[in-house]
Amino acid sequence: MTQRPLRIGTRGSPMALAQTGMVRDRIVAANPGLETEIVVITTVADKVLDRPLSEIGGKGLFTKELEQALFADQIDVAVHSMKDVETWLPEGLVIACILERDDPRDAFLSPHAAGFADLPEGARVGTSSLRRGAQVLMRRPDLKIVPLRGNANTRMRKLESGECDATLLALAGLQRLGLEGMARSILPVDEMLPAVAQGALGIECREADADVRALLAPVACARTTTAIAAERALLAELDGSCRTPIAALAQIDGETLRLDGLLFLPDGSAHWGVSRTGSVSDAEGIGREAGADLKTQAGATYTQHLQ
Ligand SMILES: NCc1[nH]cc(CCC(=O)O)c1CC(=O)O
Repeated sequence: MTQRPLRIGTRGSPMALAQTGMVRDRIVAANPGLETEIVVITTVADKVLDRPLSEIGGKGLFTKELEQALFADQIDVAVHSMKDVETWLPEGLVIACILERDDPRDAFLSPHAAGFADLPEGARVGTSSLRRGAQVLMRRPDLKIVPLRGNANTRMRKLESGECDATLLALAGLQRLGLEGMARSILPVDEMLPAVAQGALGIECREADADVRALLAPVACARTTTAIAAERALLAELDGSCRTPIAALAQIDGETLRLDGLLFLPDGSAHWGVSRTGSVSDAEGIGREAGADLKTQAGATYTQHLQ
Protein backbone atom coordinates (compact mmCIF):
# COMPACT_ATOMS: atom_id res chain seq x y z
CA MET A 1 0.00 0.00 0.00
CA THR A 2 1.22 3.49 -0.78
CA GLN A 3 1.59 5.54 2.36
CA ARG A 4 1.29 9.02 0.91
CA PRO A 5 -1.97 10.15 -0.75
CA LEU A 6 -2.75 8.81 -4.22
CA ARG A 7 -2.07 11.77 -6.52
CA ILE A 8 -4.78 11.89 -9.18
CA GLY A 9 -3.91 14.00 -12.22
CA THR A 10 -6.59 15.63 -14.35
CA ARG A 11 -7.18 18.44 -16.79
CA GLY A 12 -8.78 21.48 -15.23
CA SER A 13 -11.92 21.89 -17.34
CA PRO A 14 -15.21 21.69 -15.44
CA MET A 15 -16.01 18.38 -17.16
CA ALA A 16 -12.60 16.91 -16.37
CA LEU A 17 -12.85 17.99 -12.72
CA ALA A 18 -16.36 16.56 -12.42
CA GLN A 19 -15.40 13.20 -13.89
CA THR A 20 -12.20 13.01 -11.87
CA GLY A 21 -14.20 13.61 -8.68
CA MET A 22 -16.45 10.68 -9.65
CA VAL A 23 -13.47 8.45 -10.40
CA ARG A 24 -11.82 9.43 -7.11
CA ASP A 25 -15.01 8.49 -5.23
CA ARG A 26 -15.04 5.09 -6.95
CA ILE A 27 -11.39 4.43 -6.10
CA VAL A 28 -11.93 5.43 -2.46
CA ALA A 29 -15.12 3.33 -2.22
CA ALA A 30 -13.11 0.32 -3.38
CA ASN A 31 -10.20 1.16 -1.06
CA PRO A 32 -11.71 2.49 2.18
CA GLY A 33 -9.52 4.94 4.05
CA LEU A 34 -7.33 5.72 1.05
CA GLU A 35 -6.11 9.34 1.02
CA THR A 36 -6.22 11.10 -2.35
CA GLU A 37 -5.13 14.40 -3.80
CA ILE A 38 -6.38 15.94 -7.07
CA VAL A 39 -3.59 17.54 -9.14
CA VAL A 40 -4.71 19.80 -12.00
CA ILE A 41 -2.48 19.77 -15.10
CA THR A 42 -2.98 22.15 -18.04
CA THR A 43 -2.78 20.55 -21.50
CA VAL A 44 -2.30 21.98 -25.00
CA ALA A 45 -6.01 21.44 -25.62
CA ASP A 46 -6.78 23.77 -22.72
CA LYS A 47 -4.33 26.46 -23.85
CA VAL A 48 -5.09 26.69 -27.57
CA LEU A 49 -8.75 27.56 -27.80
CA ASP A 50 -8.94 29.50 -31.04
CA ARG A 51 -8.22 26.72 -33.54
CA PRO A 52 -9.78 23.31 -34.25
CA LEU A 53 -7.81 20.52 -32.61
CA SER A 54 -7.59 18.77 -35.97
CA GLU A 55 -5.56 21.78 -37.19
CA ILE A 56 -3.22 22.03 -34.23
CA GLY A 57 -2.25 18.53 -35.30
CA GLY A 58 -0.28 15.87 -33.54
CA LYS A 59 -1.86 13.50 -31.13
CA GLY A 60 -2.28 13.43 -27.41
CA LEU A 61 -3.35 17.07 -27.15
CA PHE A 62 -5.47 16.22 -24.12
CA THR A 63 -3.06 13.74 -22.58
CA LYS A 64 0.61 14.60 -23.18
CA GLU A 65 1.20 16.82 -20.15
CA LEU A 66 -0.58 14.33 -17.90
CA GLU A 67 1.70 11.58 -19.20
CA GLN A 68 4.77 13.75 -18.61
CA ALA A 69 3.58 14.27 -15.04
CA LEU A 70 3.25 10.48 -14.63
CA PHE A 71 6.81 9.97 -15.89
CA ALA A 72 8.08 12.77 -13.63
CA ASP A 73 6.36 11.16 -10.63
CA GLN A 74 4.28 14.29 -9.99
CA ILE A 75 1.09 12.23 -10.12
CA ASP A 76 0.32 8.52 -9.64
CA VAL A 77 -2.65 8.22 -11.97
CA ALA A 78 -4.19 10.28 -14.76
CA VAL A 79 -7.93 10.29 -15.42
CA HIS A 80 -8.87 10.52 -19.08
CA SER A 81 -11.90 10.43 -21.30
CA MET A 82 -10.88 7.34 -23.27
CA LYS A 83 -12.01 9.15 -26.41
CA ASP A 84 -9.05 11.53 -25.97
CA VAL A 85 -6.44 8.82 -25.39
CA GLU A 86 -4.00 8.20 -28.24
CA THR A 87 -4.06 4.91 -30.08
CA TRP A 88 -0.59 3.99 -28.84
CA LEU A 89 0.56 4.84 -25.34
CA PRO A 90 4.14 5.79 -24.54
CA GLU A 91 6.35 2.91 -23.40
CA GLY A 92 6.09 2.51 -19.63
CA LEU A 93 2.50 3.72 -19.21
CA VAL A 94 -0.72 1.69 -19.26
CA ILE A 95 -4.44 2.27 -19.09
CA ALA A 96 -4.74 0.18 -15.96
CA CYS A 97 -8.46 0.45 -15.68
CA ILE A 98 -11.51 1.44 -17.73
CA LEU A 99 -14.67 2.21 -15.77
CA GLU A 100 -18.22 1.29 -16.69
CA ARG A 101 -19.25 3.28 -19.73
CA ASP A 102 -21.78 6.08 -19.54
CA ASP A 103 -24.16 6.76 -22.41
CA PRO A 104 -21.99 6.95 -25.56
CA ARG A 105 -24.46 8.98 -27.66
CA ASP A 106 -24.26 12.59 -28.76
CA ALA A 107 -26.80 15.17 -27.62
CA PHE A 108 -28.34 17.87 -29.82
CA LEU A 109 -28.44 21.37 -28.35
CA SER A 110 -30.18 24.37 -29.83
CA PRO A 111 -32.18 27.36 -28.62
CA HIS A 112 -34.42 27.11 -31.70
CA ALA A 113 -34.83 23.43 -32.63
CA ALA A 114 -35.54 20.09 -30.99
CA GLY A 115 -33.55 18.17 -33.60
CA PHE A 116 -32.00 18.33 -37.06
CA ALA A 117 -35.42 18.04 -38.71
CA ASP A 118 -36.41 21.39 -37.16
CA LEU A 119 -33.36 23.30 -38.37
CA PRO A 120 -34.13 25.59 -41.30
CA GLU A 121 -32.19 25.26 -44.53
CA GLY A 122 -28.69 26.72 -44.23
CA ALA A 123 -28.68 26.77 -40.41
CA ARG A 124 -25.24 26.82 -38.75
CA VAL A 125 -24.17 23.79 -36.75
CA GLY A 126 -21.21 24.60 -34.53
CA THR A 127 -18.74 21.75 -34.19
CA SER A 128 -15.01 21.36 -34.65
CA SER A 129 -15.40 17.58 -34.72
CA LEU A 130 -14.85 16.22 -38.24
CA ARG A 131 -16.80 13.10 -37.27
CA ARG A 132 -19.85 15.10 -36.21
CA GLY A 133 -19.60 17.52 -39.12
CA ALA A 134 -19.40 14.71 -41.68
CA GLN A 135 -22.42 12.91 -40.25
CA VAL A 136 -24.47 16.10 -40.16
CA LEU A 137 -23.63 16.85 -43.80
CA MET A 138 -24.38 13.27 -44.88
CA ARG A 139 -28.02 13.81 -43.93
CA ARG A 140 -28.35 17.55 -44.32
CA PRO A 141 -25.91 18.83 -46.97
CA ASP A 142 -27.67 22.20 -46.82
CA LEU A 143 -26.50 22.87 -43.25
CA LYS A 144 -23.38 24.91 -42.61
CA ILE A 145 -20.70 23.56 -40.29
CA VAL A 146 -18.96 26.33 -38.33
CA PRO A 147 -15.99 25.78 -35.99
CA LEU A 148 -16.76 25.81 -32.27
CA ARG A 149 -13.96 25.21 -29.80
CA GLY A 150 -13.58 25.43 -26.06
CA ASN A 151 -14.81 23.24 -23.26
CA ALA A 152 -18.44 22.16 -23.08
CA ASN A 153 -19.47 25.18 -20.99
CA THR A 154 -17.79 27.59 -23.39
CA ARG A 155 -19.47 25.94 -26.36
CA MET A 156 -22.89 26.22 -24.73
CA ARG A 157 -22.23 29.92 -24.07
CA LYS A 158 -21.27 30.44 -27.72
CA LEU A 159 -24.48 28.69 -28.77
CA GLU A 160 -26.54 31.00 -26.52
CA SER A 161 -24.79 34.07 -27.89
CA GLY A 162 -25.73 33.09 -31.44
CA GLU A 163 -22.40 31.95 -32.89
CA CYS A 164 -24.33 29.00 -34.26
CA ASP A 165 -27.89 27.64 -34.35
CA ALA A 166 -27.17 24.20 -32.92
CA THR A 167 -24.32 22.12 -31.57
CA LEU A 168 -23.57 18.55 -30.56
CA LEU A 169 -21.98 17.43 -27.32
CA ALA A 170 -21.37 14.04 -25.77
CA LEU A 171 -24.33 13.23 -23.53
CA ALA A 172 -21.95 11.64 -20.99
CA GLY A 173 -20.10 14.92 -20.64
CA LEU A 174 -23.32 16.89 -20.12
CA GLN A 175 -24.43 14.38 -17.49
CA ARG A 176 -21.15 14.71 -15.62
CA LEU A 177 -21.69 18.47 -15.53
CA GLY A 178 -25.29 17.99 -14.37
CA LEU A 179 -26.36 19.74 -17.57
CA GLU A 180 -28.17 16.92 -19.39
CA GLY A 181 -31.24 19.18 -19.29
CA MET A 182 -29.50 21.29 -21.97
CA ALA A 183 -29.97 18.44 -24.48
CA ARG A 184 -32.96 19.09 -26.72
CA SER A 185 -32.71 15.54 -28.01
CA ILE A 186 -30.38 12.56 -27.95
CA LEU A 187 -29.23 11.36 -31.34
CA PRO A 188 -29.66 7.65 -32.02
CA VAL A 189 -26.43 5.90 -32.96
CA ASP A 190 -27.76 5.09 -36.45
CA GLU A 191 -27.92 8.85 -37.07
CA MET A 192 -24.77 9.90 -35.25
CA LEU A 193 -22.30 7.12 -34.53
CA PRO A 194 -20.16 8.15 -31.55
CA ALA A 195 -16.41 8.59 -31.44
CA VAL A 196 -14.28 5.60 -30.48
CA ALA A 197 -14.55 5.14 -26.69
CA GLN A 198 -17.00 8.01 -26.20
CA GLY A 199 -18.55 7.93 -22.73
CA ALA A 200 -15.83 5.77 -21.16
CA LEU A 201 -13.32 6.97 -18.57
CA GLY A 202 -9.92 5.38 -18.16
CA ILE A 203 -7.16 5.60 -15.60
CA GLU A 204 -3.56 5.64 -16.77
CA CYS A 205 -0.58 4.87 -14.56
CA ARG A 206 3.03 3.75 -14.68
CA GLU A 207 3.14 0.17 -15.95
CA ALA A 208 5.50 -0.98 -13.17
CA ASP A 209 3.50 0.64 -10.36
CA ALA A 210 2.02 -2.56 -8.90
CA ASP A 211 0.70 -0.83 -5.75
CA VAL A 212 -1.31 1.68 -7.73
CA ARG A 213 -2.56 -0.98 -10.17
CA ALA A 214 -3.86 -2.99 -7.22
CA LEU A 215 -5.84 0.05 -6.02
CA LEU A 216 -7.39 0.52 -9.48
CA ALA A 217 -8.22 -3.11 -10.31
CA PRO A 218 -11.53 -3.23 -8.38
CA VAL A 219 -13.04 -0.24 -10.24
CA ALA A 220 -12.53 -1.69 -13.72
CA CYS A 221 -15.50 -2.78 -15.84
CA ALA A 222 -14.69 -5.91 -17.87
CA ARG A 223 -17.50 -5.39 -20.36
CA THR A 224 -16.53 -1.80 -21.13
CA THR A 225 -12.87 -2.77 -21.33
CA THR A 226 -13.78 -5.35 -24.00
CA ALA A 227 -15.92 -2.91 -25.98
CA ILE A 228 -13.21 -0.25 -25.92
CA ALA A 229 -10.59 -2.83 -26.98
CA ALA A 230 -12.63 -3.56 -30.11
CA GLU A 231 -13.17 0.12 -30.94
CA ARG A 232 -9.54 1.04 -30.35
CA ALA A 233 -8.33 -1.90 -32.44
CA LEU A 234 -10.41 -0.53 -35.32
CA LEU A 235 -8.80 2.87 -34.81
CA ALA A 236 -5.30 1.39 -34.62
CA GLU A 237 -5.81 -0.50 -37.87
CA LEU A 238 -6.79 2.71 -39.63
CA ASP A 239 -3.95 4.56 -37.94
CA GLY A 240 -6.10 7.64 -38.22
CA SER A 241 -4.73 11.12 -37.78
CA CYS A 242 -6.72 13.89 -36.13
CA ARG A 243 -7.89 14.69 -39.63
CA THR A 244 -9.51 11.30 -40.11
CA PRO A 245 -13.22 11.32 -39.29
CA ILE A 246 -13.91 7.89 -37.77
CA ALA A 247 -16.81 6.69 -35.66
CA ALA A 248 -17.19 3.31 -33.98
CA LEU A 249 -19.32 1.66 -31.33
CA ALA A 250 -19.09 -1.83 -29.87
CA GLN A 251 -22.17 -3.21 -28.16
CA ILE A 252 -22.12 -6.37 -26.09
CA ASP A 253 -25.02 -8.75 -25.62
CA GLY A 254 -24.08 -11.78 -23.54
CA GLU A 255 -21.05 -13.34 -25.19
CA THR A 256 -21.61 -11.55 -28.50
CA LEU A 257 -19.95 -8.32 -29.51
CA ARG A 258 -21.24 -6.20 -32.37
CA LEU A 259 -18.97 -3.51 -33.76
CA ASP A 260 -20.20 -0.78 -36.08
CA GLY A 261 -17.71 1.53 -37.73
CA LEU A 262 -17.86 4.43 -40.15
CA LEU A 263 -15.17 6.33 -42.01
CA PHE A 264 -16.07 9.58 -43.77
CA LEU A 265 -14.77 12.31 -45.95
CA PRO A 266 -15.00 15.46 -43.79
CA ASP A 267 -17.53 17.10 -46.12
CA GLY A 268 -19.84 14.09 -45.82
CA SER A 269 -19.73 13.48 -49.59
CA ALA A 270 -18.57 9.88 -49.13
CA HIS A 271 -18.58 7.35 -46.34
CA TRP A 272 -17.77 3.70 -45.78
CA GLY A 273 -19.37 1.49 -43.17
CA VAL A 274 -18.73 -1.83 -41.50
CA SER A 275 -20.68 -3.97 -39.07
CA ARG A 276 -19.21 -7.12 -37.56
CA THR A 277 -20.38 -9.55 -34.95
CA GLY A 278 -18.31 -12.11 -33.07
CA SER A 279 -17.35 -13.48 -29.70
CA VAL A 280 -16.37 -11.07 -26.91
CA SER A 281 -13.20 -13.15 -26.55
CA ASP A 282 -12.15 -11.93 -30.01
CA ALA A 283 -12.85 -8.22 -29.42
CA GLU A 284 -9.52 -6.98 -30.75
CA GLY A 285 -9.62 -9.30 -33.76
CA ILE A 286 -13.09 -8.03 -34.66
CA GLY A 287 -11.82 -4.46 -34.36
CA ARG A 288 -8.76 -5.09 -36.52
CA GLU A 289 -10.82 -6.82 -39.22
CA ALA A 290 -13.40 -4.04 -39.20
CA GLY A 291 -10.67 -1.41 -39.52
CA ALA A 292 -8.98 -3.30 -42.36
CA ASP A 293 -12.34 -3.64 -44.10
CA LEU A 294 -12.95 0.14 -43.92
CA LYS A 295 -9.46 0.83 -45.23
CA THR A 296 -9.98 -1.53 -48.17
CA GLN A 297 -13.37 -0.04 -48.98
CA ALA A 298 -12.04 3.51 -49.01
CA GLY A 299 -9.04 2.40 -51.10
CA ALA A 300 -7.10 5.19 -52.76
CA THR A 301 -9.33 7.82 -51.15
CA TYR A 302 -8.00 6.71 -47.79
CA THR A 303 -4.33 7.05 -48.67
CA GLN A 304 -4.88 10.33 -50.49
CA HIS A 305 -7.25 12.17 -48.18
CA LEU A 306 -7.62 10.46 -44.85
CA GLN A 307 -4.31 9.05 -43.66
N1 LIG B 1 -13.31 16.19 -27.21
C1 LIG B 1 -13.44 16.50 -25.82
C2 LIG B 1 -14.22 15.45 -25.11
N2 LIG B 1 -13.63 14.32 -24.70
C3 LIG B 1 -14.60 13.52 -24.13
C4 LIG B 1 -15.79 14.21 -24.17
C5 LIG B 1 -17.07 13.71 -23.70
C6 LIG B 1 -17.04 12.75 -22.56
C7 LIG B 1 -16.70 11.35 -22.93
O1 LIG B 1 -16.78 10.93 -24.09
O2 LIG B 1 -16.33 10.59 -22.01
C8 LIG B 1 -15.56 15.44 -24.78
C9 LIG B 1 -16.55 16.51 -25.03
C10 LIG B 1 -17.54 16.23 -26.15
O3 LIG B 1 -17.21 15.54 -27.11
O4 LIG B 1 -18.67 16.74 -26.10
